[in-house]
Amino acid sequence: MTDGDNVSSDQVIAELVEMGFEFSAILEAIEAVGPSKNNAVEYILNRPCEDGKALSSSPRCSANSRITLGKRPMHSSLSGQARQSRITDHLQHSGIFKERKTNDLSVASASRSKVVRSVKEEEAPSASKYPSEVPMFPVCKTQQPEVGSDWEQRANNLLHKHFGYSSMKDFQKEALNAWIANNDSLVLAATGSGKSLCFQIPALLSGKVVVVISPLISLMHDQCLKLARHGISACFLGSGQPDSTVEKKAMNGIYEIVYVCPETVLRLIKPLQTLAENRGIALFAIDEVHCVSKWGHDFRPDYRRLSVLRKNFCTSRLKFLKLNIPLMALTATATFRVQDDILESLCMSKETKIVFTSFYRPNLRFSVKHSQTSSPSSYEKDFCELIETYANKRTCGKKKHDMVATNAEDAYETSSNSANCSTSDTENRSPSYECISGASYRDRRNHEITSMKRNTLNACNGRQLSVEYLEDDFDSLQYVNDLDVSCGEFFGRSPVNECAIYDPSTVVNPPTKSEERLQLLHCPLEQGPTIIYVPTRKETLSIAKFLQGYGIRADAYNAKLPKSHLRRVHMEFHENALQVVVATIAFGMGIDKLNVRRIIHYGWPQSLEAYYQEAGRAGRDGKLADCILYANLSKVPTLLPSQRSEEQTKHAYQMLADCFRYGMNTSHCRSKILVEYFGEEFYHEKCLLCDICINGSPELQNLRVEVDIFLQVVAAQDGHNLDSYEVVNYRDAVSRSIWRPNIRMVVGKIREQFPKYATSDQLWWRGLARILEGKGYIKEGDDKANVQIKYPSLTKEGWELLRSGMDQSFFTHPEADMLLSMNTEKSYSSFSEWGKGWADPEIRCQRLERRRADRKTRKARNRKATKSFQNLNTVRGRLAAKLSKAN
Ligand SMILES: Nc1ncnc2c1ncn2[C@@H]1O[C@H](COP(=O)(O)OP(=O)(O)OP(=O)(O)O)[C@@H](O)[C@H]1O
Ligand SMILES: [Mg+2]
Repeated sequence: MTDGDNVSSDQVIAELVEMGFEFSAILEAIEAVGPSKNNAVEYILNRPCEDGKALSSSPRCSANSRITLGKRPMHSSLSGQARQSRITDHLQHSGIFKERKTNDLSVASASRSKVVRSVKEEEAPSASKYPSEVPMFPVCKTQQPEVGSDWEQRANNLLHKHFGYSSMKDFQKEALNAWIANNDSLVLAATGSGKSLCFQIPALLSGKVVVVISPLISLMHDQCLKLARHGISACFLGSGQPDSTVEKKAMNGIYEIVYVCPETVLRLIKPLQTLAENRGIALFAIDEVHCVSKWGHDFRPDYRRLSVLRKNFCTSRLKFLKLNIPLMALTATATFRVQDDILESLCMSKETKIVFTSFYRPNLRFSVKHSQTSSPSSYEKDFCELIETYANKRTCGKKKHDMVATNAEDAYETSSNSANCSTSDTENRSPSYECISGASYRDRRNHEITSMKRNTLNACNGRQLSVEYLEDDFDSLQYVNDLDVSCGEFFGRSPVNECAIYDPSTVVNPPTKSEERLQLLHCPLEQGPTIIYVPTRKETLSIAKFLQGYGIRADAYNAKLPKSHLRRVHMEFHENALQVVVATIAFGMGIDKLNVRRIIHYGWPQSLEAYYQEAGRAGRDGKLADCILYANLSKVPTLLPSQRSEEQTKHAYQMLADCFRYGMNTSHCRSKILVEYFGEEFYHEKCLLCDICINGSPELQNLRVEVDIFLQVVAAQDGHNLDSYEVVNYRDAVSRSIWRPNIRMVVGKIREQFPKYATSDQLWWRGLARILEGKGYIKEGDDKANVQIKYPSLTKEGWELLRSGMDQSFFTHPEADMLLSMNTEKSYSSFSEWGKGWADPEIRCQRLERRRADRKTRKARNRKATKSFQNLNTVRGRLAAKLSKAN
């Protein structure tokens, strides 16, 4: 760069920082001589320090000084206002930057602290590009700075100063201990437990840069914004069009924390090596590290390539390093298998410290409810309570707003238009973050609704839906760019005032003792936003629209909506302008909003990892929060389409099956199941809050007779002749090669052979089969993985049970589908009761008649309510609709 009048102060500052001068000295020089690099260099080199030496050779800058723990090198001690970027700033980064330059200089000057230079000039890198007459950027031997015994005290002081918290949590201390010992670490801790601090504090303590690999722009943005509020400078580099200014500054060590998406970090290996050589890299933190594993729920192939970090930042590759730069991997959802995969894939050291704290979230109230989850009529039933909560106790079920979707076609059209509408809406918005008042929000929303409606009418005139859109209705976390910015920088504001915003006293520590947990039982659910997770993009739109129809401030979030819309939803959610966000899995990972009161899953999640991760967005203030799963308990869930290898498919089925079992469970505390799923021992007897703990389990039933019949039939169908029951072995009648007795056939045979069970329900037997499989009496006879056992075959234990005779009882709690079949269809509560009266032809006749009539009415009702909806639920249906429209 040549000096010229049109050169901005910030450019000069950046260049001088790059050359290794201290911030304070640079700023002082620029104040004195103006934004001229040469003059500033001359000024710095010649002007004496307070102690009489030139700044360039002051003890602070001298070769002998070292970066020491606790010494903050950059913009940390900020007084007064600071230049804090927001997304909108970054969009117009250069313009604003220039505009503010002169005015903000003094602010910047006050807000930036010193660059610590720590190395002898003769130690400077020989291949340096910097001119020899200016001090070189310091070379930090990238080993951990000498650790004083008081590091913990200093860390606590920094914690208090920046975040307002009194002390670190135990697991945070452990993670820091591992870092200080230059060990790799794998931090496994519950959602919302404070994992971020484990990698943020090292930046403050060491004066080096912490590089954080994070999967989503929205997540990086949230964290940077928060850090800036706490007086810590940070930036994020996504994978979109890079902003060379921010990237260059990041690689020059301007920011204390640099968030990078995995794709970008692979591109930046060389500049990062230079950064390690100059300012130094304290640590590579890999957040949401479960994305590394194919056996996790959010596999991201680029995460897998992060092994380059170990290979390129170790002593054998970088001669100036004395020790490898440590890796810190963090997640809230990793099973043992995923943990092993992480350690191996990232080439983490054999001495990796596993920092482990409980996954248990004691203030989350888990429950499961049965719902069709597929039509507006189920929305009305299921969201009644939500509507009452948010819409000032309007009566649910009364005539709805004329806006409410009545059929899927409308929902589809509107969804597309909603996206369009949102685009224009957000494009017209002022580029700053304003907090939207209730009234203005309502006005805007009404406007949106009206224009959506208008667009819907217009759209009817020949607008066609693309097949690709129809088939591609599921979100995955394959892509990092979920917002319309690809990078951003955030300079820390003074944390003093911000402590009031993040008042730690409002953050209640999660109760662990049972008396404390019992108190939660009597707490009412406080006000706060809700996130509804749905499997498909289409449902985000239709449910959001449904809720808007009741005057609720709700909006949709899915990866296919315009990014400007997504950014607006993020912002409004954080500013409490939205009451409900209806989202696919694209929303939420790592979101740290304290007061989310409800997480509703509307439809089966694909795994318990995903479920727990998403549910973990609730109640981060430690107060009571609801996590409700609405699922169709009468249907076995299916895998959402995704490209998987055969092995991955098998594993995905296994994960879905675990999730299905969680939903079907009627006898075990839900928190216990979730926590134990991750391999942790649950030390409490129960959580006291979940639906099972509150409502209790259904009565134990002795199903010995039914079990025996079931096993007999399975055995007989499998080719074994047993004569204790009159089971016909009709395997002989069918060719052996194609014969596979499936559960339907088993039930069919039972109905045929045992009059007592002639009208028994598939659902009930399916439940029993699952229980038997869980206890190891039967196993899947098919090679393929299934969510629910399809082709039962007896195990050794099953044979033993069968031979043990009827003396042995078989007590069990009926599971959710069994209860459902008993409650909805018949008045009996167990088979023994149900059997009564069947011998009487009159009663039998009446019952069958009633059952037929019930079925007829139900079918007719369902057909009417969901005719077009169902059509549009299948690709074939949607294509048919499209064709009929075209004709
Ligand atoms: N030592 C502490 N004392 C009190 N509060 C803390 C402490 N450490 C962190 N917190 C607070 O805990 C909250 C959650 O932190 P953070 O976002 O780091 O959670 P997380 O473990 O990363 O969760 P997730 O798995 O969802 O990403 C934040 O609001 C944070 O300020
Ligand atoms: Mg986190």
